Amino acid sequence: MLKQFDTVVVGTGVAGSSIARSLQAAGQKVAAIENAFWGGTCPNRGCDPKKILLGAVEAKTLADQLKQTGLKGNTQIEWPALMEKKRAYTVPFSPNAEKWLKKGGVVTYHAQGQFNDAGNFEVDGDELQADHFVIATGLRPLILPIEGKDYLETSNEFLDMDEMPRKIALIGAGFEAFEFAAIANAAGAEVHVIHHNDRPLKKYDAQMAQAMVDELSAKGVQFDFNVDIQKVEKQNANYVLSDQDGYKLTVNRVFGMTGRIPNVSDLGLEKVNVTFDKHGVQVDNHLQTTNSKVYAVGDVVARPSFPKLTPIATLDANYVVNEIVGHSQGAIQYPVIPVVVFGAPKLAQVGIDTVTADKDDRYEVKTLDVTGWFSYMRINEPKAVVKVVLDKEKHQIVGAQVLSGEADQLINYFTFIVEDHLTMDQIKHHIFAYPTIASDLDYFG
Ligand SMILES: Cc1cc2nc3c(=O)[nH]c(=O)nc-3n(C[C@H](O)[C@H](O)[C@H](O)COP(=O)(O)OP(=O)(O)OC[C@H]3O[C@@H](n4cnc5c(N)ncnc54)[C@H](O)[C@@H]3O)c2cc1C
Ligand SMILES: NC(=O)c1ccc[n+]([C@@H]2O[C@H](COP(=O)([O-])OP(=O)(O)OC[C@H]3O[C@@H](n4cnc5c(N)ncnc54)[C@H](O)[C@@H]3O)[C@@H](O)[C@H]2O)c1
Repeated sequence: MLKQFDTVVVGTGVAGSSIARSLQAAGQKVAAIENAFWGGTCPNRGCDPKKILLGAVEAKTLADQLKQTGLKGNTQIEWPALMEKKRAYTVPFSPNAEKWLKKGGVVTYHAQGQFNDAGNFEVDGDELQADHFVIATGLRPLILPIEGKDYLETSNEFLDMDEMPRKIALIGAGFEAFEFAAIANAAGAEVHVIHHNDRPLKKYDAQMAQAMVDELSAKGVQFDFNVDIQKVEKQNANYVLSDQDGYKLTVNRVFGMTGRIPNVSDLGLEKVNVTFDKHGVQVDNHLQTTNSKVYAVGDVVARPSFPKLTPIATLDANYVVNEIVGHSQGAIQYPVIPVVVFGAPKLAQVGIDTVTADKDDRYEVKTLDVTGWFSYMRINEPKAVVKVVLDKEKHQIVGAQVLSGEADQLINYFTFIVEDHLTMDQIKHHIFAYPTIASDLDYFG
């Protein structure tokens, strides 16, 4: 049946669901289409469940650090109970997210659909005609095209394991591999991180990335670098991984963590002249695709130099709502974007990176080993490092990289400093609660 809407949103992650509800609240007639979990990656199988599992890792890490200096006994992660806590959050999330959309008056379709030659979106036997369409379909795990690829599991399965296996392999050495290695290691598994070259976390400073490797290695994670896995074979209940140079490893489960690819196929985008490539849907600086009726937002947008993060999807969503309702605004602008690897320890970055700074005379990179500072000494943190990029002439911090258990908190202060162009004098003018990581800020300039 032909149905008329003001806007049709495809994909209901952070970006899509917020657009659907906001436009409906602004008086539009909206349809939202989802082919998997309402609410998308972040709350169902991304940031939030990962951070729930990490909560136990953080507590165990701290307890281990303080052993013999005030705490005794071994703290252990009880995986099934931790998983129950995670599921108590994730299982109701998707149905509640759909209810939230419906309650606001959004018409929902739980199905896979696609554009037709008439420029309408066909789904579940209906043909949706609309003034605007929004593609918000996000990314999915990239599966390495190797022999036995069907045995490779992904972050989706990791985040929903009933039991922590005795021995696991994680292929890749990016965000996911470091975060999940920290979780599995703390939960008692033997963890192997296998990477095809010897440069993990390539978007971060090499020394900081090496420090992450050293810290996890000290906890027992094994890094197998320069190993290019070519084959996975099933052997009884186990999996045997091998490369072409004689590497062999037998594990209980193996997870591919080698990046994510955009959900652009099967949407009929070519029928409505919306262009896309391997990075995602191409947009202009108003998030408009090559078809002026169609916008794209969030992770599915082709922005290879951008991190793919929830706050960016949210910013895109707010911007497109204003575009569609006709509030005049200029080209989309992004503030500085903090990025965090939520491992054990954590590694965070914001602003100008150290590689860029090293090549530019205006900047100086100051490396501070802060392990002995009170904030870290009091909790026996084994290693804490802060690198700040300073604009020499303006006496401003223009970038920072932080490695420590507190990096996710400290980086937010640096985000304010960098975004608001604060000078060291302006920072020192503030009084921060003492002793906190904020009260350390005075000493970074
Ligand atoms: C393991 C993991 C951990 C992460 N941790 C963090 C973190 O700590 N911090 C952070 O900022 N970001 C993190 N991210 C990234 C974050 O989850 C994404 O940036 C964010 O979810 C992007 O939102 P989105 O709305 O663009 O896409 P998504 O949330 O991916 O939503 C897209 C939706 O579209 C649906 N869809 C796809 N194809 C179709 C179709 N054909 N028809 C209908 N629906 C479709 C999908 O099912 C999904 O629900 C993490 C990601 C992963 C995988
Ligand atoms: N904390 C966060 O914000 C967070 C956490 C997890 C995921 N994410 C999002 O999810 C995305 C995916 O995470 P990811 O870790 O899968 O991707 P990633 O791009 O961070 O890392 C992929 C890794 O796989 C490696 N790789 C590629 N081909 C390989 C091969 N053949 N063999 C071995 N290694 C190979 C790459 O060199 C890289 O180290 C991230 O880019 C990010 O957008 C964000």
